[in-house]
Amino acid sequence: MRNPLLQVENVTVRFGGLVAVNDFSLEVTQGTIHALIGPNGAGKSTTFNCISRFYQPNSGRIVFDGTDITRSPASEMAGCGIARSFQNLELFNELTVLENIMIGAHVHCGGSLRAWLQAKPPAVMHHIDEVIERTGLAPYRKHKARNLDFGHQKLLELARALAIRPRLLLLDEPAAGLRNREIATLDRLLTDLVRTDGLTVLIVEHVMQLVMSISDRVTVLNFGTKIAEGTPQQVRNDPAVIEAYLGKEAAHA
Ligand SMILES: Nc1ncnc2c1ncn2[C@@H]1O[C@H](COP(=O)(O)OP(=O)(O)OP(=O)(O)O)[C@@H](O)[C@H]1O
Repeated sequence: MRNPLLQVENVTVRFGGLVAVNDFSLEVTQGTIHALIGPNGAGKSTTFNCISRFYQPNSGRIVFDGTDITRSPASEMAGCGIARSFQNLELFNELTVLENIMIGAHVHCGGSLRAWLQAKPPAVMHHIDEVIERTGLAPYRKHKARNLDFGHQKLLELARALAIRPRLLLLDEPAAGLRNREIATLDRLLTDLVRTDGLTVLIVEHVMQLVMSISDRVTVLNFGTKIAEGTPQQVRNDPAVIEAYLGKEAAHA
């Protein structure tokens, strides 16, 4: 049994009177793809925001590779080896594909961003070239982010996260708005990154076709509470999950 790379322990998040995440625990095993799913408003993004340290949980702990990061600032996450993509694209629209990815990689290099963009250190550029190649962005290297179609913008968001050489990749709805062909590309890329490079992925996703195909394990949230966990097959057939998505009648049909 491989070690957990990420442990979320009894996390609760309240927004005023609303309990968005309720005593939630999760373990993500190193070198696996773990999906966090659930209906709208279940608390998935809130959990993600706690892990990436944008939100502070009211109680509970978040442990990454044995270190308690519950009080660490979001700005330290990339340095720890945690990268994330956002549900709404957070690209620098006026910069090129290459520049957007270089900004992702800058986190490890310190110094001024301008000097770094001009210096282009060979070792880092080699890694960036590899990321560009693997994500299929090579033909768009010099294109401004705003001129890419939506599918390539999503890939650029992923490429920028990969540029920091993360150990844990947090993906918030990477397949949202993608066409079937683009989802198949994403499926192959993520599977390859995990199987070949040993990356660990925690993915929030509504596109079940992708979740069921790539995930080693799936955790289901509803109203901030974990209602099921297991292999894609186990979760797909779980009456509590069917009820959460489709209602009581469907679960007992
Ligand atoms: N900053 C916030 N302030 C107040 N309430 C919030 C905030 N963020 C989320 N919520 C509420 O917390 C609950 C969980 O929201 P969250 O965005 O985590 O759900 P989700 O599972 O990611 O949903 P979706 O799939 O629609 O993105 C919802 O009821 C939401 O309205």
